[in-house]
Amino acid sequence: MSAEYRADMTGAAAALTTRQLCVTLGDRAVLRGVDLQIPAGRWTAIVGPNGAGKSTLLRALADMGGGNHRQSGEIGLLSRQLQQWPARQRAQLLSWLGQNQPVAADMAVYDVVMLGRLPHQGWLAAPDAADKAAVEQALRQTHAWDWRTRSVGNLSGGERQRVLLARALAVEAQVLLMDEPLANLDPPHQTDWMLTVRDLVGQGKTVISVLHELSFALQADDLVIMSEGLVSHHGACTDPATHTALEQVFDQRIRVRQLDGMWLALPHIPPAKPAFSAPSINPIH
Ligand SMILES: Nc1ncnc2c1ncn2[C@@H]1O[C@H](COP(=O)(O)OP(=O)(O)OP(=O)(O)O)[C@@H](O)[C@H]1O
Repeated sequence: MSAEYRADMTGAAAALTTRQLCVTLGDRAVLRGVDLQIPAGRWTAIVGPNGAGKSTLLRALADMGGGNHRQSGEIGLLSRQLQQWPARQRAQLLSWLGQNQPVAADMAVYDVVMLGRLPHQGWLAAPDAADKAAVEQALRQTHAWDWRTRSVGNLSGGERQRVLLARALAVEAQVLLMDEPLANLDPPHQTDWMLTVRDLVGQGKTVISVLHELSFALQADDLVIMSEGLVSHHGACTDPATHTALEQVFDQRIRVRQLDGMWLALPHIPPAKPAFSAPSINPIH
């Protein structure tokens, strides 16, 4: 099922909802009326071709529109409209891992991750034991604890991504939004990320991730498939209708197949057309 897929069909309340969400960037209509109900306590992956509007949707859900961003429609976070939450409470509830997030290069890894605790700290208050415990746990979970005194500017792309993931985890938010969280991660750390997400969902948290790695996206509970600024399908990752919609949105250039109990997206190479062959010429006897 696509447009009508609703949070209550999964037996869960909605963590995030949108109604007729439209976003214009400059003079470009990037989201063109997105209606979504994303269930709480589940992992939803957002996929679709380049330029479909996935990051724009995630940024709108995080209320992170930039200067040339115009928006209409409604967004709900848990029990209220997004804008009605007091800023501090919203920052405790909603954590964000963006693409290419700027970080001061000379900041120590530990201090970067401690920034995730700001929504929990009093004005100019020193971090308390709970803040320190959350930071340590997040750094250990992403295997970044050993670099806690290093400057982020000296880290590789994948190491930096793990630090930013740790910052997002340190918030201990109810809802986590992650835009291309696997970027730069090597395969073992990609798998670790997935296990972390499973763990968060096991604790009742909601994870929404934009992913280009379709085989990882298929390990989510639900898939939102976007195309040209709209949701073209929203359904369970195990549903054959979701697999059909995924193959369709990528122009039949992939196939969804099961291996060892996991659904995977594999490149599909159409069979070569028979080469033109000239009619055989009967030898003259
Ligand atoms: N600041 C901007 N001003 C104008 N257009 C923009 C701006 N940022 C993005 N766009 C356009 O909006 C469309 C959607 O962009 P978005 O980044 O949301 O797509 P996406 O689905 O996340 O793509 P990708 O898979 O390539 O990351 C694209 O066509 C892009 O060119």
